Amino acid sequence: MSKDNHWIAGINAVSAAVEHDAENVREVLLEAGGRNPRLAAIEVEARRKDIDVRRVAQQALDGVAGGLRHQGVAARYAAARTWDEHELPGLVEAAGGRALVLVLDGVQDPHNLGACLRSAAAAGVTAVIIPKDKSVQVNATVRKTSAGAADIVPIIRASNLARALRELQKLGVWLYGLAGDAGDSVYGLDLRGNVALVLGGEAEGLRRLTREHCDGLASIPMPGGFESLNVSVATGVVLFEAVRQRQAG
Ligand SMILES: C[S@@+](CC[C@H](N)C(=O)[O-])C[C@H]1O[C@@H](n2cnc3c(N)ncnc32)[C@H](O)[C@@H]1O
Repeated sequence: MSKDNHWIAGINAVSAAVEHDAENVREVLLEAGGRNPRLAAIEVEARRKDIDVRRVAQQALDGVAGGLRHQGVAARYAAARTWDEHELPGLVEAAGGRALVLVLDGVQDPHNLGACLRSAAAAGVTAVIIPKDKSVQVNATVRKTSAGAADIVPIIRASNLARALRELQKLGVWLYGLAGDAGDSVYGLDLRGNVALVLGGEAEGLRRLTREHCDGLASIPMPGGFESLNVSVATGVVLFEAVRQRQAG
């Protein structure tokens, strides 16, 4: 487990951190003279939780935000805990037979990874697994796009994705790969038990070895006949199909 201080910026990212993880927010910087009511709400909530709040000039925010659109607010944040591969069994076991794991095999675009993490948090996933290489990592843009989810969802960076998939199988997790060319539809899958949903990157899709490790492959039907969905859209569709099934019993 490790923690490191970094700056997060933007209304969604800062308000999610202040709301859900206040103990890791070291200070909040607000643009002097800003009149946005959402900034005022962040200030009220931060002060209520005894977080230091400072009014600063726009240039100071530009400096800490490092190129991100900060919308008049940034926070110094001790990142939520990071997770090691060896913690995967504990996370799966704690889910009591209803683990829902998202595996992203080589997503390159930080906005896509951020959007996937946001959906993953909203769906209440057990963990997200990304490869340590051949994938964008959880950088400031990912954090911002995820609207705070990157600091809430357990994200495991696997040094060897195939090994992590075998580990999941040993733990009794069923692996479904999402591929547009698969014959079976996701709407025919039983997604109620221990399940990992495995999606590929923007250009390459699921890599051959990843595909071979899956217990089954399924597609999201696209009656319009388009080539594929954006990976974050496909992630949202399949995660919330799992949520629907789990809520139905
Ligand atoms: C943009 S797509 C990748 C397209 C890539 N050219 C390919 O050949 O797979 C990114 C990922 O989203 C998922 N995806 C996109 N559309 C899908 C669909 N209709 N059914 C199932 N998965 C889909 C797959 O996991 C895919 O690897």
